[in-house]
Amino acid sequence: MSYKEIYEQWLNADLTPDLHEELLAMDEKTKEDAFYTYLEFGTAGQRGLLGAGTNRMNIYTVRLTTEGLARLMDSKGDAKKRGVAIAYDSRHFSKEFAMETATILADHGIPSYVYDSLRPTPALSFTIRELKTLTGVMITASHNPAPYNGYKVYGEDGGQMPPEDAAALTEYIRQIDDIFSITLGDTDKYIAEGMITIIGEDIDAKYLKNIETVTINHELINEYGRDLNIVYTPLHGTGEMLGRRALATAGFEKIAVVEEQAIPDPDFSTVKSPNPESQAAFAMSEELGRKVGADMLVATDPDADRIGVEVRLPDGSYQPLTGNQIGAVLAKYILEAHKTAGTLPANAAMAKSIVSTELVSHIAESYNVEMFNVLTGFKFIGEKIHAWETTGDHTYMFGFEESFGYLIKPFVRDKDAIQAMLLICEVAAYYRSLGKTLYDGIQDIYAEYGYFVEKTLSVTLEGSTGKEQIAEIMGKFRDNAPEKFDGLEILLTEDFKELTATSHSGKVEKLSTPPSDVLKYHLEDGSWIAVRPSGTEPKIKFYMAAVADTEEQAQSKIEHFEKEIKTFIA
Ligand SMILES: O=P(O)(O)OC[C@H]1O[C@H](O)[C@H](O)[C@@H](O)[C@@H]1O
Repeated sequence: MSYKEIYEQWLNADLTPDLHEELLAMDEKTKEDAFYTYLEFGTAGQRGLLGAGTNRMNIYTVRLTTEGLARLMDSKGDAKKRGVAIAYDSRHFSKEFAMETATILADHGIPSYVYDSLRPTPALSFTIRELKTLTGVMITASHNPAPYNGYKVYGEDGGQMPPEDAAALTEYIRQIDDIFSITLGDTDKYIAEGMITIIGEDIDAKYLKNIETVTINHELINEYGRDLNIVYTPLHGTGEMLGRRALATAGFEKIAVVEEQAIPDPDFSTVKSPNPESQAAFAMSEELGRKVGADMLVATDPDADRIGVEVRLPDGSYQPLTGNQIGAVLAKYILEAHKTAGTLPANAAMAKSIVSTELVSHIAESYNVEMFNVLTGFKFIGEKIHAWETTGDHTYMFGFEESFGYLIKPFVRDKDAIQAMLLICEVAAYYRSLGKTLYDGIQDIYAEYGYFVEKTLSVTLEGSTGKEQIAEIMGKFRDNAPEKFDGLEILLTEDFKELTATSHSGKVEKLSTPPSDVLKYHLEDGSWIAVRPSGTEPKIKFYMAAVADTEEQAQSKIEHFEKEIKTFIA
């Protein structure tokens, strides 16, 4: 059916009045964008603008996805009785979508455990493992702006569904002919019957107990962490539920919270975008930081799976750390602390995405720790942890992505900003014990391992036209890539869609990851460039990573890479 026909179908359906109104007000371009496709499972579940349409997040598309999920679970026989854990963030309709999900599952005889109020994504992952449910659902659009929401699906290990399972779920969703044929039972009745169980404080207490295992050196925190001056902002999201308590329990006592941003707010009124990747999200933290003389500022995104950090420089200004820098200081500290304590296992391993800094691979190597590279999406790191746990081949030490996601202890199987917040504060306490700041710590790491400077250029291209433009750019790189970047030879080209690694001499080897639309160019000096469409936002991303002996040289390479990429795609 064409988008126009589907639009007509929605127009004639018995929609909620707000969505019906929205349909009537749509211009042709909006109609096309809202109906040309269905929401797909991308890097981290389904994500889309809230509103009317098949390509939007609304109660009908949530029902559709849940009906597919329920049918998939039906196919698993009695295992479905283990049920589904459900959590949601502070966004518009998050709670409503969570309750719709629970009700449709109950219609299929599938029990669910739904949080009484908003909770972080890592808490959901923990809950699946704790309650031994078969599946989990998190209603969130993570760090996206307020007009978005999303639906993340988890497997029984607490990790986000890998692509094969997402494909199976998509098949079940596609078999549903009529989105409006999905009817709902009585939610209150299901709650009274115990088919839907409301959960809360009990599980929080268990999560917080596990959180105590994240910090490594308690004496150090006692001595240097107690009066470490920290500003924390949950950016109007779920971090507030557990973040403050976790910090206090770990022994960090001097915490000033940005109170205006501790209020859950679906509009994220005090920020343009609740994304700790962007310095703009730190404006109020910086202000409070200057007032209280904070050593560091920490922000968690609305579902508290990502963390951003700023450090005070000697001149009193605040310097944001990149996702890669945070990853590097955390990794270095974990390995050094365990080595010193004699607790670094012989089969220790770490995992990171292929678009994250190689600096951490060098750090791992210097401790004889193996590093595994996976595609973008924390689900792939979750998969590694699961495999290592099953075979016993490796002991998980740390996993991270440049996109500000970190996991220290595997009692959670998705990135966990609460864990990361505790450990980054411990790392700051460690550098404090040496008379240094976190920022000095990063400089020390560069001095030891060489200068690694990374930059991501994201170009937003929206709607169906944007999707075509992104495909065109990917095609251009694939068919006719530049021969050099900043005069540096490309030694190896990896195409994760074709699953080929082609060397300079033309020799082709096979890649073993699942197929994914990513191209990565490895240059002769260890620098690299990667290109991929984002799987969470309407963007194409260019990752540039330069290695050099000095920061200036590395910066200059990045500038050249950026200029050349811009010219190439112009
Ligand atoms: O680059 P994208 O596909 O937009 O993904 C960027 C990030 O988005 C989410 O936070 C995912 O959970 C991460 O695993 C991913 O790295």
